[in-house]
Amino acid sequence: MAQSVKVRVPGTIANCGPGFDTVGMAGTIYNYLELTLTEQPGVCIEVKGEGSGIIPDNEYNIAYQAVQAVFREVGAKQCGVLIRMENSIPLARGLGSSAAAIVAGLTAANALTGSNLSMEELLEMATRIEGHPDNVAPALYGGVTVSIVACGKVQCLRIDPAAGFTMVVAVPEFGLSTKAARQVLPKTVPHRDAVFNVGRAAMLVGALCTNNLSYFRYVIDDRLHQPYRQRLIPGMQQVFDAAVAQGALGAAISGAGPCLVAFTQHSPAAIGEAMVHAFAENGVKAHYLLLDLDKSGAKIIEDNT
Ligand SMILES: Nc1ncnc2c1ncn2[C@@H]1O[C@H](COP(=O)(O)OP(=O)(O)OP(=O)(O)O)[C@@H](O)[C@H]1O
Ligand SMILES: N[C@@H](CCO)C(=O)O
Repeated sequence: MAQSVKVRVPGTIANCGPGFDTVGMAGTIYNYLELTLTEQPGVCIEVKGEGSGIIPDNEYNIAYQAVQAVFREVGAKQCGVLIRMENSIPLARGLGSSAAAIVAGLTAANALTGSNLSMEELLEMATRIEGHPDNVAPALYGGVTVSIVACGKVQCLRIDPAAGFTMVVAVPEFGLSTKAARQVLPKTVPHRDAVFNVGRAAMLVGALCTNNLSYFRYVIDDRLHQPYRQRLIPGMQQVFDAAVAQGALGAAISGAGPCLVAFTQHSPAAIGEAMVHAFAENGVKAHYLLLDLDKSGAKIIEDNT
């Protein structure tokens, strides 16, 4: 029988307000990838669900490129591959679709080649492909992650907050590529804005570590990316205000957007409805998702090796 593995990888919410390119959270929304080694050379890719008909089904597919990166890294014999993807994470919405695809490809290929690469090595490779660690780290590890590049390597701290909370994600109908959302960012920022974010990012992590989520109301704010991206997301501030008026602890852009996320311990459905309504008032159709924190990260759910 042909060797295959199937992996499940969560979607992710990066930045979380002040933690630009650093803080990320894994949510309970998943993509699945099954990788099979075939005797026939070449690549065959099937995509179901989100991105079907859009995601490349050839060697340009980033999950396939991640698989190839593992084969090269461990010196595995090149052979044919069949990749089956079943996606629930919407594309180009700021929920880490590409990060999930990369992590899925790396994890599956590592398992099929004898699990020679450590989690740290997989994170390093995923960051190189994605360009920044804040989505790939929680996709790989689950929970909340704080990632930086220091001494030429990705350093990642995983936090598993004891206090429960729900992430209410308003998903607009329109997409926004990460590339376009990064192009609107300035090359430099005022010193006072950097200070604004340093304090809030530090306190966000402190609040998660000490289960003092009431601090979220002070720290889920940002001056490094959200003010510049606001013009790309009609109604952003009104959606934030609507969420907070319904009792959310705070609201932010999810990753590079356009999804907006509110953090809450109460009434998530009412918050979701208020966010969707605020988007509608600004001419944007949207729906909402209620996500818990995923604690598993990338997980092998079938192993036929
Ligand atoms: N599930 C996927 N499988 C394969 N390729 C993907 C997948 N999701 C996104 N991509 C590809 O990744 C590239 C970059 O996508 P981009 O970063 O703009 O958005 P995204 O990853 O879908 O969304 P985000 O990171 O904002 O959640 C695109 O070329 C896209 O086709
Ligand atoms: N930190 C990245 C996340 C991209 O999903 C950004 O905001 O551009």
